[in-house]
Order: sequence, then C-alpha cells, then structure tokens
Amino acid sequence: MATRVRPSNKRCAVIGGSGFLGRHLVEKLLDRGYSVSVFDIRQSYELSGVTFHQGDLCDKQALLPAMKDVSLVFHCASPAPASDDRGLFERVNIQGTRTVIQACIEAGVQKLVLTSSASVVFEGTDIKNGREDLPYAKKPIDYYTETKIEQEKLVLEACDKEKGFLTVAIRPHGIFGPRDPQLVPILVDTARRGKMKFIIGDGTNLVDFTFVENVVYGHILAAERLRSDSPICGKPYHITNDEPVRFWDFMSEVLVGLGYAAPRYHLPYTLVYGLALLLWLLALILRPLVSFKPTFTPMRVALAGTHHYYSCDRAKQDLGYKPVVSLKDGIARTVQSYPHLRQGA
Ligand SMILES: NC(=O)C1=CN([C@@H]2O[C@H](COP(=O)(O)OP(=O)(O)OC[C@H]3O[C@@H](n4cnc5c(N)ncnc54)[C@H](OP(=O)(O)O)[C@@H]3O)[C@@H](O)[C@H]2O)C=CC1
Ligand SMILES: CC(C)=CCC[C@@H](C)[C@H]1CC[C@H]2C3=C(CC[C@]12C)[C@@]1(C)CCC(=O)C[C@@H]1CC3
Repeated sequence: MATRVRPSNKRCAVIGGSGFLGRHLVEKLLDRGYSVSVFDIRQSYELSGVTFHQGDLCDKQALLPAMKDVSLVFHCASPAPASDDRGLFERVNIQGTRTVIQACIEAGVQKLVLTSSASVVFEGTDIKNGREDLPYAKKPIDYYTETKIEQEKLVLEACDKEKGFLTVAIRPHGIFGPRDPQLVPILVDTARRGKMKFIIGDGTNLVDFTFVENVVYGHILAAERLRSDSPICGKPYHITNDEPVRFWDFMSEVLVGLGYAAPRYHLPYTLVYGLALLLWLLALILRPLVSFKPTFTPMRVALAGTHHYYSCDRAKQDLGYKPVVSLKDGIARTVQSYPHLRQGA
C-alpha cells in the first residue's frame, strides 16, 4: 500500500503571497523556520526558502501543486478594494475561495487561515469597540465588502473537525506599513493634487489602523493555535493595534512626517457624503461615454468621517494576541520607508 507523505508542520502555502500583507507574512514565516510556497497571480520578488507558483486561484489545477505536502494554507489574496468590478470580486472572492477550499481538501491540507476584514460588519455608520458577534453588514458599503462577507462565511462553514479540516478567519482593519500600495500612496497622491486641505466632519472620529507586523503576528498565532480541541475553530478574530486613533490625526501624522501640510478646514460630513454619492451616480450614468474615478467615493467618505474601531479581546483571550509594534513606532517606520513619497522628492 502506498504510504501518503504526512505534510510537514513547518511547510505552508500563502495564497496572495506577492501582495502587501502576503509578503510580510511570508518573510515572518521564513524567520520562524517554515518553508513557504507562494501562490499568486503575479510574482513580485524572489526569496530563498520560497517556491513561487504563478496562477489564478480560481483554477484548482493551478493551485494543487502549490499545496503539495503542505499542512497549512493562508489565503490572503483579493482584488484591490479600490476596484469597482463586481464580476471580478464575485469570481475571485466567492468562486475562487470555494475553489481554494476544494483544493485544500483534495490536497490533504489540515488548516486554512483566511484574511477576512473587520469591514464585514461595517455599513457606513459608527462602530465603537465592535466585537465579533456583530451581525454581518446587511447593506455592505461596496462590492469588495459584500464579497468578503460571503468569502468569510464559506471558509468558516467549511471547518470540519471530523474530517480534520480546520479553518479560522482573521479580520484586520486599516493595515499600514512599509510597501503598502494603498493607504500612504493614496494619501500622498491626494495631497500632491492639493486635495488634502479638508477634514470631513469634526475630526474626532476614532478608527483602527493596524501595523502590518501585528496583522502577521495575529495570523501566525491563529495558525499555530488551530487544533481540533481549541476554541478558535470556525471563528473570526479581530486583529488591530488596539489603539484607536482619530482618523484625521493619523492622516495628519503621516502627511506631516512626509513633509506635507496637515488638513485644517472642516467640511460637514453630510454635505461631503451627499456630493460623493452624486459624483458616484454621475460616474455610473456617464460610464458608457467617459470614465472617471472620483477621489471622494461614498465609501471613502464614510471611512474618513465615522467611528470604526473594534475590540480584539477575543484574540487576546483565545490566541494570546497582543500587538507587537505600537502605533507610534508603526507610523515612524512607515514614514521612513517611503523616501520617494516625501514632499519635493
Ligand atoms: N490592506 C488592508 O487595509 C486590508 C486588507 N484586508 C485583506 O487582506 C488581504 C491582503 O490585502 P493586501 O495585502 O492589502 O492586498 P494586495 O493587493 O497587496 O495583495 C493581494 C494579492 O493577491 C493577488 N491576487 C488577486 N487576485 C488574485 C487571483 N485571482 N489569484 C491569485 N492571486 C490574486 C494580488 O495580485 P494583484 O495585485 O495583481 O491583483 C496581490 O498580489 C486581502 O484579502 C484583503 O481583503 C483586510 C482588511 C484590511
Ligand atoms: C481604517 C481604514 C479601513 C482605512 C482604509 C484605507 C483607505 C480606505 C484610506 C487610505 C487613504 C484614505 C483617504 C481617504 C479615504 C480613506 C482612504 C482611501 C480620503 C479620500 C477621504 C477624503 C479626503 O479628504 C481625502 C482622503 C485621502 C486619503
């Protein structure tokens, strides 16, 4: 009888390992003695100890070689939230995640850790210290969030102790850090276009921004604690810096750190939200004729003008999580890592 090679506990795969979070995760896994196979639609770097598999996660045959002899899979691939391509989100986040689950089961993978998002409960109105038992958003603010909800449900429902397939979801919020392609670049681009003069609302809304290394740490703790007798099977976990900060203070600190002026003038939230909604509708109606992408989308205005911060008590209790990098140090390291985005560079 052919004996099946039992996958090594230290061999894992990272789907989306070429992306911002994925690459930080890969680097930390290597530090901790794992060998890593990366699956991504693109290869963005080379690293010893990493095997790259390039392909679309919707293609099971392409995924399977990346999962060979692997006991643990991290799934942190997604189209960028800034896209408004509903079909792409549905195909990758929903159909693709079904395919990832099937491939894991077929390949004999024992643990799947999904990168979900704290936004799965956000509907554009205040969330203060939100816990994981908040209901999923009934009216998600965009297609990205809508499909992240379905993705999380699929992964958590696939958890099956009898079959030895265990799953858990990490819900980070506002990830920032070196090599982030979104937060700081969007902010600097907006500042360079002279549009970072205004504070939406009174500027006191608190938000979670999470340094990427804390998010990585939460993923690794979850993976290592995921056993059939642990309470974490099939559950979501918020991972944040546990230091909610005023959205506009965070933006100002990054801007000033990079040599730009902090926003100063206040605009009423409802006015800006209404205008963003109008612009969004206009863009939708005119799409067959002209294509333009407004900076102020309703989703961005909601993120900039409401409270949205989450409790990570459950992660502290079940995973032993505690942020490893403070917000202050995270901001300093981030600002330092973007010399090319400095004012005048
Ligand atoms: N950044 C944040 O603030 C937050 C992120 N998250 C979640 O964290 C995860 C990682 O995000 P982040 O690192 O910021 O995102 P990135 O876009 O940097 O990384 C995602 C990676 O997945 C790849 N990818 C996209 N589609 C496919 C596909 N069909 N098959 C294979 N690979 C694919 C991307 O390639 P390409 O770039 O070519 O599309 C990219 O390399 C995502 O699931 C996101 O939803 C959750 C909360 C907050
Ligand atoms: C906490 C969290 C979920 C952060 C998400 C990151 C991005 C959505 C933000 C990064 C830069 C932000 C930004 C704006 C909205 C939210 C971001 C895109 C504005 C467009 C809000 C309105 C402005 O005045 C300009 C801002 C530029 C930066």
